Amino acid sequence: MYKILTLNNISQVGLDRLPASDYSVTDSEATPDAIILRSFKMHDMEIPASLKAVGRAGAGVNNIPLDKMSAAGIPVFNAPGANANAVKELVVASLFIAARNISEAIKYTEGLSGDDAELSKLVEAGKKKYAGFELPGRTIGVVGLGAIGRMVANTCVDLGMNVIGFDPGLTVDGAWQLSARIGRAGSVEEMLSKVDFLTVHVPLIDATRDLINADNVSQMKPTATVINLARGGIINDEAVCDAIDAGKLACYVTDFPNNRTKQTPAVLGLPHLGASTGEAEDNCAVMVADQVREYLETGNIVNSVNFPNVSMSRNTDYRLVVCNANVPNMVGQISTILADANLNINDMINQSRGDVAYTIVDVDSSIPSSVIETIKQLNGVMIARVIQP
Ligand SMILES: NC(=O)c1ccc[n+]([C@@H]2O[C@H](COP(=O)([O-])OP(=O)(O)OC[C@H]3O[C@@H](n4cnc5c(N)ncnc54)[C@H](O)[C@@H]3O)[C@@H](O)[C@H]2O)c1
Ligand SMILES: O=C(O)[C@H](O)COP(=O)(O)O
Repeated sequence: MYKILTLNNISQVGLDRLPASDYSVTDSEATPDAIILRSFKMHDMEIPASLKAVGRAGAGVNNIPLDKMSAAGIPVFNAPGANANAVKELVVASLFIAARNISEAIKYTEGLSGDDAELSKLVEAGKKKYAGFELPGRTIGVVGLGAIGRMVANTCVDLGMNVIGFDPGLTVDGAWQLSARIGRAGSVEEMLSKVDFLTVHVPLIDATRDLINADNVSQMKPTATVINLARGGIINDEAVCDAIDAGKLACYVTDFPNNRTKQTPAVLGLPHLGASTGEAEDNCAVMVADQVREYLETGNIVNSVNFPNVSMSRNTDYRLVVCNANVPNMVGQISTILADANLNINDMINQSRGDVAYTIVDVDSSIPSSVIETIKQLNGVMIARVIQP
């Protein structure tokens, strides 16, 4: 029986992928084989010695101590693209809300009182304050052209907007999925003076912290809107709010409000709603539950953010997986231990990513526990385990 600890509410549609005959899933498991979570912050958590895998039912993994997990030989999985449409739709909603002053206009009508004739008069009298603009012909800068950024950029093209994208890590596959009408910027700064909207879709890492800051926000048009449905910290909130207060920026839509953003009326704060649709929650939970199950039951790694992706179809009933430091002669030493135990290798795969290397070996006969113990003693080995058929 595999034990799964959930640290957030996870869609039941996803958890149903873990059959009750083989999996116990609770929110209070002391010795879990795997953790499935959403935005729970794991940084201060004591990592159980039993833990073999972490599944993030979503995209961002800045809530998980990846270095600590890699050092312990624990792969972290996420759900690339599974909530991208939900975020894209909220970005598109944000464009309309900002362009048509919808939030302020709703507040205005909510504050009206009187009989119907008086209300009608006030409606007509007030509307000129909320006149907005249309999107065709306006320019949007999209920072980060991954799963979400690409969808946002293509949809904005369909809305008739001019789109400029920036992503130094854009993949060839990613580029193929982008409309040919999207312009390319060489830096964030290059797009700032041109855009009516700037939207960010990058992970929160050192390179993306304070991407918009006190130094570069002044290059933006005073009529421009910044949208941050990615992570708090990517936009320097102080700088953006100061710019709005000084009349140098029009609006800021953020999924990560704080006490500074709450002080500025032109900030539209959302309670981290980007991925909060039933569809996205189901998609993310299904994807990570499948990946965690695949890892626990076969040792195969799909969509890990800290381990290489490694899959080998099973050739025998006797499978061993090893995670070790990515240094020379590890495979040689593992093979020698297997040979010394008279275990014939039927098939084998070894891949590395950064400091981590991962090996799957199928052998022709049963693997004694003493062999696993000997492999675990090798310098640099983090985990070695037999995967039962
Ligand atoms: N608000 C929400 O609920 C919500 C939902 C989903 C994702 N997110 C956030 O959005 C982020 C992006 O999600 P995704 O699914 O598109 O991820 P993704 O991995 O598919 O795309 C991220 C892209 O950012 C690019 N990038 C990295 N550093 C960059 C830099 N310095 N400048 C420009 N581009 C850079 C990468 O090359 C990649 O193409 C996530 O990491 C997460 O933090 C938020
Ligand atoms: O990175 C993500 O996928 C989003 O921020 C979603 O977070 P949530 O699962 O806590 O809604």
